[in-house]
Amino acid sequence: MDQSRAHRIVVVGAGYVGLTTGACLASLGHHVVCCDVDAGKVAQLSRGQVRIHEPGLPELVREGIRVGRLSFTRCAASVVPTADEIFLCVPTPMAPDGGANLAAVESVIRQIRAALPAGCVLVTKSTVPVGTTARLAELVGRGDVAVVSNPEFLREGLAVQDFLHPDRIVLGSDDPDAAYRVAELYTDLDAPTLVTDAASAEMVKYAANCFLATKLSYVNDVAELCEQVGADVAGITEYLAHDRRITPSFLRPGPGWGGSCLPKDTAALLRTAEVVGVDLPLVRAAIDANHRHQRRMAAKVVAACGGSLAGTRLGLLGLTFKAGTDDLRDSPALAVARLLAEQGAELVGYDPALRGDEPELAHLVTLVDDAYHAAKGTAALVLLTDWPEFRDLDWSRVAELAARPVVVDTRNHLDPAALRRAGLDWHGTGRPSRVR
Ligand SMILES: NC(=O)c1ccc[n+]([C@@H]2O[C@H](COP(=O)([O-])OP(=O)(O)OC[C@H]3O[C@@H](n4cnc5c(N)ncnc54)[C@H](O)[C@@H]3O)[C@@H](O)[C@H]2O)c1
Ligand SMILES: O=c1ccn([C@@H]2O[C@H](COP(=O)(O)OP(=O)(O)O[C@H]3O[C@H](CO)[C@@H](O)[C@H](O)[C@H]3O)[C@@H](O)[C@H]2O)c(=O)[nH]1
Repeated sequence: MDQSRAHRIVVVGAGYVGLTTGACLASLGHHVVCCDVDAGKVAQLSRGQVRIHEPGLPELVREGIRVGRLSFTRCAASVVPTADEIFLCVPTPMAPDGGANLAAVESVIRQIRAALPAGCVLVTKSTVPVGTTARLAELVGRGDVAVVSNPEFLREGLAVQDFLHPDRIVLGSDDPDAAYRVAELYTDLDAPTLVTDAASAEMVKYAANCFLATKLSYVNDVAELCEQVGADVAGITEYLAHDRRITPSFLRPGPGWGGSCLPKDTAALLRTAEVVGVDLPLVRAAIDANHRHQRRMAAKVVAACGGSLAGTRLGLLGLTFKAGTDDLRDSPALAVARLLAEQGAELVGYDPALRGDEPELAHLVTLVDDAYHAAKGTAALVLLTDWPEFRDLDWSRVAELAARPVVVDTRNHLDPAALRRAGLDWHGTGRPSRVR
């Protein structure tokens, strides 16, 4: 990039979104400082050490540091005075009433507002409910500082790819000039850029995540019905995918949807609607169905184990909320694991992205070094996360190690014929057990 077009950017919050935003904007030629309250993380990142599992991100971070366009600090207030744009990428977790907890966003603004230079733009990339960007502008309380909503749509595990090749860029502000200025940051990306008002930009993010969650709950409902009527959900989703209005993505049934976004964003949209007196029965049904499908998967394991889990050992394959990430936040795999543990099962698990010291696993699952250790002496092996390497296991070895020849595949990820050849009973979801 011609350096006269380079902006000076501060990113607050160096997690999945903030670090990706910072490293990618630096790779596009901008000068970026990432700030985080976590001193240990700042120290590691300053040395080029990235602790989250995101393909391509460590390389981008190290290159940004090497060329002098990316640095890290704990103190946002010390670096904002020279910034053109300040991106807020801090967490907005679920509050007790289902809404988004904006404490981190508001605390950052209180901390930096006096140091903001005249003419800078504050950009909300954190997912925030409709109306928040306008409220934050009031909290900033500076006529010379604009606030722009720029929701992020990246998926974990594909963060760098999604940031650099987005389906769309959405910018919303009551100050269109400020929105167009933020759009300049992305001019080298090949994506439709939509400039709108702040409320609409905020709403697009929630509408997208709730649509995806609803689509998944519907597919899992279809899988449940298939089981009862003897139809095969795999063929059905394949034929659905041929319809260009439906699209092939988000049609894979599983143990329910999870992660750091869909659960909290569906709840937050319901809360937003409740506050303004609008009922969203479809979104509520999608959330309820999701919990039902987690319980259905646990019941499937109980049935495959002969009706009781008391005193049984189960092996779990995959614990993260999906393949390609090390994130355990709201993982459906852990939700199913908890239901199994409540019924007396002892749980042993393997996940290629985990080290075993994750607090979420404590008192729930003993992590072992590979899938074969997870299979040893188990009444059933339960696949919960669709890591590609699980497809290539030596199923004869699994059959020898397991106490009973049972595999419950909650994501229809494995080849049933390969398992059957090894003498294993395969139980999928929404599929007859004797599939071709
Ligand atoms: N993870 C995703 O896939 C994704 C995608 C799109 C949007 N979002 C949204 O982006 C936001 C951030 O999500 P994330 O997954 O990157 O979170 P994260 O937990 O991975 O990272 C947040 C970072 O912010 C830091 N932080 C917290 N409070 C701070 C403060 N007061 N000052 C400075 N740093 C602070 C934390 O230490 C952490 O490093 C959320 O609103 C989320 O909904 C997430
Ligand atoms: O066919 C599918 C697709 C997904 N899932 C599950 O759905 C959940 C969410 O998956 P995904 O959407 O890929 O995860 P995230 O990385 O959390 O990304 C979502 O949440 C982000 C945060 O808001 C958004 O930016 C992304 O656009 C949105 O896809 C996971 O449990 C997946 O296993 C399925 O069960 N079947």
